[in-house]
Amino acid sequence: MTAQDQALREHEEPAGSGEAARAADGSGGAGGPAGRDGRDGRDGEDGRDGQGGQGGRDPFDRDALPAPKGATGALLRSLLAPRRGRVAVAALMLLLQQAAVQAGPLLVAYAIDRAVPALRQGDHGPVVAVAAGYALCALGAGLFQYAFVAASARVNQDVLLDLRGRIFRHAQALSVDFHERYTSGRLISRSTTDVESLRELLSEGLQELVNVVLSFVSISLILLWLDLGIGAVAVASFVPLYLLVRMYRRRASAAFSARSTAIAAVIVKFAETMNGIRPVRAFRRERSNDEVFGALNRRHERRNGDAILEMARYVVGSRLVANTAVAGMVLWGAYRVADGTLALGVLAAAVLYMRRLYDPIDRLGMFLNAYESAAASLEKIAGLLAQRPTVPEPEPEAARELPPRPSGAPGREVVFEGVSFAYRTGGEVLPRFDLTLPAGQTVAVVGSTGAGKSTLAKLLARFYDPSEGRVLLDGVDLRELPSPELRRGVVMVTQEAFLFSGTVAENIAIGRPDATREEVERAAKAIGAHDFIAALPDGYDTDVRKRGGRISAGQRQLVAFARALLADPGVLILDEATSSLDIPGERAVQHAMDTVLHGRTAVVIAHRLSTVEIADRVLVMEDGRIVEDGPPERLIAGDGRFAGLHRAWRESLVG
Ligand SMILES: Nc1ncnc2c1ncn2[C@@H]1O[C@H](COP(=O)(O)OP(=O)(O)OP(=O)(O)O)[C@@H](O)[C@H]1O
Repeated sequence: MTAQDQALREHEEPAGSGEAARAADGSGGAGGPAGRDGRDGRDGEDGRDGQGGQGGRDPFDRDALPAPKGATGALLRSLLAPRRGRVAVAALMLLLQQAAVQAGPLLVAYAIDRAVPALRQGDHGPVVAVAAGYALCALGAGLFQYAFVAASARVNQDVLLDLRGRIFRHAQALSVDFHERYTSGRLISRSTTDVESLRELLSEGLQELVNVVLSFVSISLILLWLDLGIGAVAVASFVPLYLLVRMYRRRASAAFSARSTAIAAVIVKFAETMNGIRPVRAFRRERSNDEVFGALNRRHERRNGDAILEMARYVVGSRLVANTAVAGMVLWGAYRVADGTLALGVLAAAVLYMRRLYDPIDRLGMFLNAYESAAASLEKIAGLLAQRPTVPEPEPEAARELPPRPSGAPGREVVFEGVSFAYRTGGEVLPRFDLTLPAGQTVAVVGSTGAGKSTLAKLLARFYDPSEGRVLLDGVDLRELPSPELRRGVVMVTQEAFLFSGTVAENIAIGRPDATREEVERAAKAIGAHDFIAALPDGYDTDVRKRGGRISAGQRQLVAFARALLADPGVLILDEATSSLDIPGERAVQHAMDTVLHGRTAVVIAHRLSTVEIADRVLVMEDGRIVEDGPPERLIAGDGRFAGLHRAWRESLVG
């Protein structure tokens, strides 16, 4: 098997294929028959089987998360219900528009059968009336169409705004645990391309469907009223048409599903390559990536061709049915006109109506695609909205506040009481343990990679709740603290030292949004960040994204420390950066760290020797257990793991 074949196989069913497919389809091919991925029998339905991840596969492996039965419909209703009035106005406008449009052929019939004979008698009245009526209907149809578009566009925009807002708020409220498994790519896909496929349905597809349905009902009734026999021919032609639509849906479903998988593979490869552009360059993967991407692209082209062919077959089929029906009607009608049992005008009107009836049938196929796509998207969104935070806010009656911290008191006491922890997707990472960190202590946590240091820190920051036991802050269970109270109590500064879009000052003020500019600057000065910030083009008002390149990794850390200093939490957790800074940079960061750790309880996941030396206490972790615990000097003097680690560190420094 060639590398290319291998890659194609690997991309056959990529994780999150549906979302990627939607991402591409959202850009809109004709009719926008976006990916039916959620409903192709693997994604959507299997997802439900895996509910809760018990006994089956992890539901997060699928693009569509399990949603309770009826959740999709309930979501749509909840979106439309507040806009009931405008939905009704839009529906009324559409009905009136249809009435104005459908009146045309009736007027033609009247003109042929009544107005022309009257004209021959010298009576101009009926012809003038028909002409005026026709003009009025045309004008009315235009006006009602305009009113419908205006009313429905507002409903659509509001619905989409509402839905996107709900997705954002909900996702933001979900726990870290959820985000680690769902990935940001899927979330982006939900709030952009899935919302977009609903927009396509609401703004174009639905109007098309209503037009088709109204046309069918009204034209059938008019034809039956004009002439029972002719009407019956028209109604009979619906049967082959119905069979055709059914067959098309089945075949198109398979074609679009294959197409969505193919485009998903293209997008997944694209995103993967661009996200990993550095290793791609470093390992010279460009050429092999080109080959794989080219092969995936060609496969998508073929699948796209298949889908277009299906659509073409449907269009040809529906026109064949329509023309056969019209031909039959004309033939039979002509004999009856000759017999004198049918008026010529009625036959002309019937033919006009039939043409009008079959015109939108081509577009019905497109509606069906848009519908399937939007249904799949809504199902995925409903699945997302059905997720509940695994780290919930306390009920208002159970919520507690932290006891007041006397000014000058050094931080807060932390107690892990009978705590054990397992990630949802894995086995036990931290076996049951007890640990007390007295207020004001600086604790360095060291250990080999994967030992559980970050996990311990994340439990303290309540990114997760322990599987067993409690984490107490000054005697209060973290689960009883509402978010704002918890964030005042515990702050975690992670390695990445993430900066949000906005100015440097705003980034520091995230620590305490009500801080004044003086307080922000004071924090920056205390940390030793003031000089470099003042040297930026706009000082504290420099936009970190626009000039992001100017802010180095070390400087980003200083900003993150200033943010933490401003927040002034009782407990600070620091995941120290492993990246080696240059010596002056390292010193600056070291100084900043001393400042930010001072006067509070601090837990530092230590990678640097200098950090360990300023700690009051060192915890050495191994396989999720604390294997050594004591002041650094004592541990260094001993002959345990830490003493060994320390020796190795020292030697590496000398080297
Ligand atoms: N989100 C997660 N889901 C499942 N397992 C996880 C998750 N995060 C970490 N683990 C597992 O938990 C164990 C401890 O990981 P942790 O990140 O706490 O180690 P660490 O000591 O901080 O390592 P490092 O120094 O490399 O950051 C590892 O075996 C890891 O594979």
